Amino acid sequence: MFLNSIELQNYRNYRELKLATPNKVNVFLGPNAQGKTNLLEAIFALALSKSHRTSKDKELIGWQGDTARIAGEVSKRYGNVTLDLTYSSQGKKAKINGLEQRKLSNFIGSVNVVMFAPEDLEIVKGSPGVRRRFLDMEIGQVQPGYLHTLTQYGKVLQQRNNYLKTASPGSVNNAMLDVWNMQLAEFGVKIMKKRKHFIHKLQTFAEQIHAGITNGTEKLTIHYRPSFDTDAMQDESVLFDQFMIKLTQVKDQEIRRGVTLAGPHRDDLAFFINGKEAQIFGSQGQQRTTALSLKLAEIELINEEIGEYPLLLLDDVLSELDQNRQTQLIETFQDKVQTFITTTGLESVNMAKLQDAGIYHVRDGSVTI
Ligand SMILES: Nc1ncnc2c1ncn2[C@@H]1O[C@H](COP(=O)(O)OP(=O)(O)OP(=O)(O)O)[C@@H](O)[C@H]1O
Repeated sequence: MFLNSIELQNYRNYRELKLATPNKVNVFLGPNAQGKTNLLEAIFALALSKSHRTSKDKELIGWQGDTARIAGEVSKRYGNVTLDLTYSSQGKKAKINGLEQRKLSNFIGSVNVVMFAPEDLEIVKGSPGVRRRFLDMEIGQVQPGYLHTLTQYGKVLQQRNNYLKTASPGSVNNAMLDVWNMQLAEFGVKIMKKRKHFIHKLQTFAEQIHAGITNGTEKLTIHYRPSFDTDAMQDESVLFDQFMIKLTQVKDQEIRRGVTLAGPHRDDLAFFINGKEAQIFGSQGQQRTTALSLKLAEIELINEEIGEYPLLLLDDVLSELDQNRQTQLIETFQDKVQTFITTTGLESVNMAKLQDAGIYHVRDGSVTI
């Protein structure tokens, strides 16, 4: 897919922007704090209806007004589509080809993106929550139904946790807890199965890409670590039963601690390089390469799932990669995906390798070619 143009109104530090993006590679160049990342964030939001760096939509609204708007025209396999997203204190409104979408899930994924930013190193180095967010964002893009299940799971989890906080060992309403357990397991099983499936596919691509970047010296493997031991991923009813059994096992502990201890909200995944866990034993360079391999794998995975390559958003990352890895990155995306790069200086970008590049100067919320 290809983003032909983007339009912003009162979005972050952009009062009004209309930008044609006819090139395969688009480099946004400028000093710090001018609005380069804000531009990538807006493209990201057009794909997922939310920012990659904040969960608070109101932060996206420019200080000069009370509504922010992002619009874009995207060429896809079957034709052009216009997307329009408005944020206000009342929430967000999304339109596809001028038609307002009652469900945001119809809008999400109309354009697909893969973002690679310095903080992605945290997917390897950081806490399980970062990895779960990574999984959820990526699966949600290709399967919007997943996000709906996740929301339903979150609601049950919250109610269950609220109840556990007030319950004491002598005063447990078992009938009520059973109802929540069943709902938690019903949605939880769906989430776990989707995660398992996604990780399996990601592994296939990431292993190949990682081997390419490291000249075959490193084998990357990705392991799903659910919150309870199970090998019953294929059979939903067996997995459901195991989930229910686990909840029974941890019941007393949950009542004591006032929190739900089993379920996908406590899942994790682990990355191994040549059999050694990258989070613990990997060097900074190996961890960075792992994060890069994951992102490049996502590009292939999205193509496989939806039959079209996503847009690639590279936020200030080229300067962090050595020549070898930069070349690998550029060669991987160049022919396949339209790319948007932010940088503070062209010297950090291997321009000689880039074909069909448009360079845009970003200054204080305005863009010139
Ligand atoms: N809601 C908002 N309304 C107006 N301006 C905002 C809003 N949110 C952030 N900004 C401004 O946007 C600017 C930051 O833009 P951005 O994060 O895109 O920087 P950048 O050009 O990517 O810089 P760097 O190279 O440091 O990453 C800051 O000047 C900040 O004050």
